[in-house]
Amino acid sequence: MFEESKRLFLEAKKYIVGGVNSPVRAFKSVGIDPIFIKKAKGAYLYSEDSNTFIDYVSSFGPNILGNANNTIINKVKAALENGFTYGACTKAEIELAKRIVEAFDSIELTRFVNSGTEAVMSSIRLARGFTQRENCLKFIGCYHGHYDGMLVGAGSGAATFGVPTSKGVIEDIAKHTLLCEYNDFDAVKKIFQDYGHTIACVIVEPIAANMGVVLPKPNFLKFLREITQQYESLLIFDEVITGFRACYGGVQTLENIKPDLTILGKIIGGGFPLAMYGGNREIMSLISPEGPVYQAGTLSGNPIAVQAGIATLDMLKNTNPYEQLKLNTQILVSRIMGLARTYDIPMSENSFASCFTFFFTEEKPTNYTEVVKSNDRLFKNFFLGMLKRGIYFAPSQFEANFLSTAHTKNDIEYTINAAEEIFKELQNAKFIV
Ligand SMILES: Cc1ncc(COP(=O)(O)O)c(C=O)c1O
Ligand SMILES: N[C@H](C=O)CCC(=O)O
Repeated sequence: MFEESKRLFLEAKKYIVGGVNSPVRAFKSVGIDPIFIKKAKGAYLYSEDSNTFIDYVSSFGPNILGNANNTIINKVKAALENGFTYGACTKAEIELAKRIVEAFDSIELTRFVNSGTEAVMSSIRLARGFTQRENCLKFIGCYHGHYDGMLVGAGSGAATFGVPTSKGVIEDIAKHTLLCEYNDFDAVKKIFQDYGHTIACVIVEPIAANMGVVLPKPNFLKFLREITQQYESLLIFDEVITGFRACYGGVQTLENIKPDLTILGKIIGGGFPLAMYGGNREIMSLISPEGPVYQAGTLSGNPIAVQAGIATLDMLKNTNPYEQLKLNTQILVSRIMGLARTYDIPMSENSFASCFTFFFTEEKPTNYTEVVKSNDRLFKNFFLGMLKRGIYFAPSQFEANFLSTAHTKNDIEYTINAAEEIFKELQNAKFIV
């Protein structure tokens, strides 16, 4: 079924380290070679082996409108005719920035960069410049890209491959990242009591989605807002995954919390490399050329990515697909959970808007320590069973899956039926892998 992908992987490994350009793609934690994709449209991926998959990875989040959305294609095609990059200002950058400022109460000024990693790195530098403090508090299992200081206790691929704290991050940097378990009010209080006057910022995924989806406990985000204000530290919401995911805004919009800085990525680039950090005028004005905190980028605000972003945000605003996406996700998740109970599979789930993760634990995980209790043999069986049936879920327990507006009732029904077949197999054979 995957012969051509296997061949391509061998070829790729000759020229690209590990055969991949981002580690999770290697499928290592599910014990098979990766699938090579040649084309994507709507809810589907088409592989080099001529297999079709229902796509629940969604490029790890950007494709909320499905793959290769026609409106985005047309906007991008038109933009291409005018040149790809100028290293100069464009009218379209203003249009995208305006849309973001209008959607987020906490953002008065924006700065566009190319990736979430860059946006995180720059916003932490900004927080340090603003507060004149050195330490940053992050949560174990949250992932904020591969900036050195954030590869400490990191989720996503770093957790998948068992290196939550990366080699090569020197102690002098790692020591400025303070760690707490997600949802642990007491640990955060204690760290602020001990180090509060040194903490430049707290960075958090307001819905964690890089240890699989993990939801904040009631009032956890509000508590972070209050304690950071009390100690005059900045609060950074990393909404790279959650931005424009559940509403035309972020988790901060739903929870009515104003972080000091916000990071957006994925959806705002419509599938092209674009991310942003933003906040109020006082803090953002410290960025060069207004202020002394430096940050720059050859391709920042790239005109093609900006057009894709504008097209995506306009479609989200005009069609308001959020209720339907949430409903579809609830149908998918709750029916699969019902079947898991019927077939006695120890399983739980966490979901938020259109993203979800199944865990192979009886209890819903609320932090990283609980996530790692998920049974990886069951995860692997579930993943491989789905893949065999033409369903492409995230190839790691530490990732979220995503529904898009392109997924149909039939896709969802097909996925539910596939889950039932897998559960039957698991019940009869117990563990296959
Ligand atoms: C919450 C979060 N922050 C930051 C990043 C880093 O973004 P990028 O991969 O664009 O560098 C990611 C994803 O990779 C993410 O999920
Ligand atoms: N979980 C990561 C971002 O959200 C996945 C992207 C990657 O590592 O390839």
